[in-house]
Amino acid sequence: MNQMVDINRSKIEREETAQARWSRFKPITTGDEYLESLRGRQITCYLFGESVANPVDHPIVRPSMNALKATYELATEDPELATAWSPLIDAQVNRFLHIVTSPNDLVMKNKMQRRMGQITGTCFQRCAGLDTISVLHSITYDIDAKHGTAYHTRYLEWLKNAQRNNIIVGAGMTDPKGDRSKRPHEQADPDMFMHVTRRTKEGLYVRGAKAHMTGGLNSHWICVMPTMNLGEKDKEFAVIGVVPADAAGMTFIYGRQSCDTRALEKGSIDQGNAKFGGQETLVVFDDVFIPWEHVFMDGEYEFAQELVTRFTAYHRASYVCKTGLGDVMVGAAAAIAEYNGADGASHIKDKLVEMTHLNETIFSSGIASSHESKKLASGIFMNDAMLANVCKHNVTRFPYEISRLAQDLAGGLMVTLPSQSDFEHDVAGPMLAKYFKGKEEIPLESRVRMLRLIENMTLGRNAVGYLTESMHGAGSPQAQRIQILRGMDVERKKNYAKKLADIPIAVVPK
Ligand SMILES: Cc1cc2nc3c(=O)[nH]c(=O)nc-3n(C[C@H](O)[C@H](O)[C@H](O)COP(=O)(O)OP(=O)(O)OC[C@H]3O[C@@H](n4cnc5c(N)ncnc54)[C@H](O)[C@@H]3O)c2cc1C
Repeated sequence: MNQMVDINRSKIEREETAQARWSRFKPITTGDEYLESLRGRQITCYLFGESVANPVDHPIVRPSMNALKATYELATEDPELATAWSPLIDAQVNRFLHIVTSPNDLVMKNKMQRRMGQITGTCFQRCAGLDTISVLHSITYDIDAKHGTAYHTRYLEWLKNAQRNNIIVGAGMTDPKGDRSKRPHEQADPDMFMHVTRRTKEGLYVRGAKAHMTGGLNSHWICVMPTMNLGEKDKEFAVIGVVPADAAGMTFIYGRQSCDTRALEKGSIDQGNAKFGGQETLVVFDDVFIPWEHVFMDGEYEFAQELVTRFTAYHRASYVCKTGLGDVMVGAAAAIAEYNGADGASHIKDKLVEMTHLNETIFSSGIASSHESKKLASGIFMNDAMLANVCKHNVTRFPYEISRLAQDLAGGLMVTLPSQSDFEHDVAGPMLAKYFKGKEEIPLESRVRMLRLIENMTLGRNAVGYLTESMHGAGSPQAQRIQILRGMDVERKKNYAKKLADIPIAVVPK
């Protein structure tokens, strides 16, 4: 499959220089320019076993692109929220490409993420890239400090171009991982973890795959980086680099989402949220070339663990975006209760309060981790890791309870509604209009649309973004519990108790 791609693309094209790679981009300002930038790329992508020649106009793909388009539109509509001044290029840049120079930058990022969640009701796919550029700032700086390498300067040069061109960056961290009980070098197939296959004077080649990549196909550039701690025997797996999404040797295989084929049907009602959707892709790298200018780690395996720890500190706090989706869920539950004529009941109000309480609990831990961020040696700020992990851990649980309550308020119709075609049918339509009427003054279509939205977010296509991504994105729940265990400093807390109980202690607590 990939060999076919390689035959079509010459060696020169395959070993494209850093400069040639950037020369294919031009600055993007508007949402429409973003969509335009995705047209005509030489990309191999498979969906339902077929090659997708024009992803931009593909009905299943397009809602996911619309969600990213909205990140450009918000920057125009609300520049205070969605842009920031970049000292790097001395210009205003999209906040999704901004290096955090203060705790306030992180707080504003969280507010923007919540707003984006409210607008799209799904995963808008740009956070993982932002968290990637953030972690690369300090990790490249720290590797250089230890090894005398030049990764940080390379990274800054690349970032200047990224900011000027206002690109989307995909985060390629998660490897397929094969047998979970084995280290990368112990796997029967070394390609289960991305690794370097060859080095030349111009650059290096990587092989492997990155799984579940959010917005992979919608990205302009992809950053590959290690997924877990590595030892000396895993040195060849310790690689960080950035490549354009249309570099030779890459294949995208589109992930299915529940109810995705509803986007192929006539009408918009049954989709629930016809405009916006998420996207995850498996991205296969078949000896993909990365010029040295775009290599930010090569063999410094001892930094892999710290890379993941710092990335997750940013990324786990980024999950406040789900509170924007939670706002939509609270609104949808309140609206459907009103449409059903049940909104006056006290238990309905109480359930809306419970949903809000859970949603704001997620937000409070996330935003607190931004307020509590600390400056690193490279000059960038990083979220408080404990609070970021608590935020993400809340996210693995509370959206499920919020969804349960929304389904409770919706009633069974949200899963038994006939299709839009039946509502439009000459015979069935009038029967459905008669029997599915709720409160007299509410149009039936509004009631059906709201039920479909709740279905979409709790069981359908955007349940990927609201529920399962909340569970596994940025690491499964146990990954946060491990970080919480590492950071909880139980000895210090034991000493607080011992002091009050008048038990002698070795160290006096602060
Ligand atoms: C919607 C979505 C979007 C995502 N977006 C991105 C993205 O943009 N970029 C990216 O890089 N990644 C992304 N991810 C990947 C995400 O980070 C992983 O799904 C997550 O880290 C879990 O890895 P996994 O899916 O391989 O599951 P596994 O690692 O197989 O975990 C499954 C379960 O097994 C447990 N487990 C795994 N290994 C062990 C072990 N050795 N010992 C004990 N228990 C173990 C885990 O704790 C968990 O309970 C995304 C995931 C989702 C669902």
